[in-house]
Amino acid sequence: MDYNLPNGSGIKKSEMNEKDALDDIDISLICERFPSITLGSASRVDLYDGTTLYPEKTGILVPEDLEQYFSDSSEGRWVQNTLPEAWPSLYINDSSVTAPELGKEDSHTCHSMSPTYEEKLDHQVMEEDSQNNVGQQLQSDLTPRELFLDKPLNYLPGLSKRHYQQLDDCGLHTLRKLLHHFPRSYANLRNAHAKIDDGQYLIFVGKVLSSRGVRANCSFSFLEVIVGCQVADNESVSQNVTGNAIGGQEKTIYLHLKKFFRGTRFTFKPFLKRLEEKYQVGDIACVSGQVRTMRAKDHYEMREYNIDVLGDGNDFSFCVKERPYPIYPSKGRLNPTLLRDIIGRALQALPTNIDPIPEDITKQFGLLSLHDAYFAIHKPKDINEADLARKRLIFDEFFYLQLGRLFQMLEGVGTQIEKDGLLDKYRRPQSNTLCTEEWSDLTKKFLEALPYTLTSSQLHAVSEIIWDLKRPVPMNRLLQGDVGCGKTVVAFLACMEVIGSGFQAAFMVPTELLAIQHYEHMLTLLENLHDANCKPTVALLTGSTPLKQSRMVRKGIQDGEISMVIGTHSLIADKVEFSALRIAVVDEQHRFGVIQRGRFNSKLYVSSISSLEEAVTDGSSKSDVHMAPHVLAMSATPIPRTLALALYGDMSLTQITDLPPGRTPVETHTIEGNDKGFEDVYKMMLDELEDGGKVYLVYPIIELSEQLPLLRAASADLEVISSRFQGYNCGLLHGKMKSDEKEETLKKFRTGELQILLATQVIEIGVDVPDASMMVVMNSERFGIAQLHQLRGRVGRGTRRSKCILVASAASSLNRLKVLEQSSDGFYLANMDLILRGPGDLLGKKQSGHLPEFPIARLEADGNILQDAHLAALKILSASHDLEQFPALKLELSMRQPLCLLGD
Ligand SMILES: Nc1ncnc2c1ncn2[C@@H]1O[C@H](COP(=O)(O)OP(=O)(O)OP(=O)(O)O)[C@@H](O)[C@H]1O
Repeated sequence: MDYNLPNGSGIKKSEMNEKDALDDIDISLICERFPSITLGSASRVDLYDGTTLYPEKTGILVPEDLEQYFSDSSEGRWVQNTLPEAWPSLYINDSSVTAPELGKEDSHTCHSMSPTYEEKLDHQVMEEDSQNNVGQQLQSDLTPRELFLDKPLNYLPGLSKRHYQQLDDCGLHTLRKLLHHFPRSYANLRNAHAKIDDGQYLIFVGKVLSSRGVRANCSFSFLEVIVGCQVADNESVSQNVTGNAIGGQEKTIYLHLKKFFRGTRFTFKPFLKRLEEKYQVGDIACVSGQVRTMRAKDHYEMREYNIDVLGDGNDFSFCVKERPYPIYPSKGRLNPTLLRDIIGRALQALPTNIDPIPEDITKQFGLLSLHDAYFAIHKPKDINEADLARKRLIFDEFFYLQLGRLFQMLEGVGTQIEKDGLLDKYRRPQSNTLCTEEWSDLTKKFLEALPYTLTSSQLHAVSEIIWDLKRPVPMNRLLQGDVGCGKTVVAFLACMEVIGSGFQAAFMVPTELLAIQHYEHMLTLLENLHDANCKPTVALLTGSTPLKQSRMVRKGIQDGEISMVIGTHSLIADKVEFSALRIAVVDEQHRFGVIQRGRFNSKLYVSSISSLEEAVTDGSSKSDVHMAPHVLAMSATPIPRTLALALYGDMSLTQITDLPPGRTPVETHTIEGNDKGFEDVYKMMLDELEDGGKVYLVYPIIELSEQLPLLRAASADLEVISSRFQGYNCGLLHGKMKSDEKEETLKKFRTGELQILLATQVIEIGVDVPDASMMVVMNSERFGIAQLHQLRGRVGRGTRRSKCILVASAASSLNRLKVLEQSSDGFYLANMDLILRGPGDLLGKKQSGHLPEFPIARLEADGNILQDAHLAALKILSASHDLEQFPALKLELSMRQPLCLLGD
């Protein structure tokens, strides 16, 4: 195969990596201050209601097929797989795999682990042994099914001592551990037609053409690996729709995988040499990541990627025709081929009757048997089978968690009737509210003084929260609602309720800009309060509060003169002591995550049920002054109620499901950013400004970057826009500005002194200028769908009709953005975001801090499986409270990890 080696472009130090850094958050301080919650700087994950992505299919694998598969190999082919389109569900199964990391030896490649002679010899012996012995051994040594998975690996025939040791060193002690080493992805020969759109996450298999570690200057270096891939030529595909890439015309595309290092120590030659030697010219590699088009035709850049070296150029055995090829996360220094072989061996030894879950349950929920699921996850015939296997294995993760928790709770309850009652409560979770008459006087007065009436959903939310505040146990509640639905005022009312009962409230937000905005908003609302005597004292405390003033605020908080403090993470500094903090509102806005307080256990749960009733009947809300503060987290992240309820026993969820009256959906258009496109945008802007509107222009970067010449930059555009829109005032807002400058600019925009605000995504979080009526997002393909939805939420917050124009750098990106034209539903868009982002973003990233980590389940996507698992666990326990009727399940439960996934 003939490849032209493209010239790698030199990279200069630039501002390309500049981000609008939010205020740094010291998580440990947060944890100390609010012991009942743990906050984590979880990467942004958008949750959505899991739609049924799984085909209702229960295809069982035929052993002969598998045998054929083990021995099957075909001539090599370059493949390209468009995951979101080709695969019906999520297929990335290991969340522990991270993008290549500096300094971690061979964290993701097997290149330097090519088998030694000794290893090859061992391998060969093993293979012979296996052919001769597996069948015999299985017949003569049948293991009780319950114990099979927990057998040590030396149970497998033909495993050399050295291999056994290697596997053991990598934590693969038992067959269960080995079989649970799931592929994190599959490369697929089929579906190689998709066009490559900018911003898509794709998987390619190709050949390494070059690997260079380059020192750009004394403190900056980079690694560039170029991988050439054969893909179907789009034009030929369009004429030959039914054919496949293998049959049609092909072309070569070039993937430039780039990784940058800043710091002198990364510029040393030996380091760079070691880096580049990880990939040898000719290696066959599977690459996954987000592609960006480069200027040169058929050249694409990937900056966040995963690369697996599958073999050298002469070894095409990895390409099993028409079969998804499993890509495993690396495990220490284990040779992936060896690992694959041993897994195959374990599968062959797997008895068919290992499933502890009764068949009626697996049938009811359309699940593969455990035996078939292990086969299908490791050796799928097609991607649907892998997906079904994944469904079953995820089901198990949720099921045993649910089963264990409910089982423990039932053990803590005495009588049969109580046990049934508890299960019933779980079947039909209820929400309680406290009607307005029972609110504190202050809350009622505050409500009356609001310049608008609460929507019914807001009112319900406040009633729900206040009901919880009256309980003698600390509340841990999530207030969730789409952008602009009015969460802030609901949280303010909750604060008023505790202040009205003589306690204090803290309101913590992720940025200073937002703290000031909320503080001013609160002061404005309090101004309308007629009874001056009951006006609470509210203070602002951020990192920029002058020393003298912050000392005074701290003193006021300590001696109780200040009832409410709004601020950033400065609120949880050691020095800040409250006299009677009763509620902590945490506006998490994707940046904080809230995880459960402590571990669930039956006692806590049972006691909260009984005390709940006491609290409601005798109103004993004041007897618990020494408890941890109530926590109310706010989030615009869509999380399905059923999911939260199924997952957490003592976490409450309040949702705002409607928008304030008079809102109209933001009219959204996608436009290609060529000359004509910009002319149209400017014309629309002018119309809007002449009509008295205010316009946000959002940019992906602050300064122009030589490296990213296609990107428009906020500060560089200031002049262009100012001269284009003479007579209108333009301002600039980005994360690198000082806090008071930012606030000053935003104030001017709010008051109308500025009509155009050029900003970066710093405005994404919570900025509220109700009469801003138009937003233009430059290079909008650089943003995720959910992020664009958040950004767009900055307009249309008042009654004025608003527009959002998404300008894309290239026509190829328009498709992805069109989904925003069609929907303004946060749930739907978060769902689409996940699908469109594909697996790349899911690789190795942590879940949102709301949620526990599961080995393969993705709560964003698997909510429906969680619900099934919840129902199945209830069904089992209803039939047998103590699991005596299901000894295999009971044993399996005890073999599984202790139930410490949640909290702690
Ligand atoms: N019931 C209501 N009627 C009219 N306007 C309202 C109502 N509730 C809130 N608002 C206004 O709606 C705007 C958005 O409210 P708020 O900032 O609380 O939204 P949010 O849910 O926090 O949104 P985001 O997630 O974007 O921060 C504010 O200007 C607020 O004053």
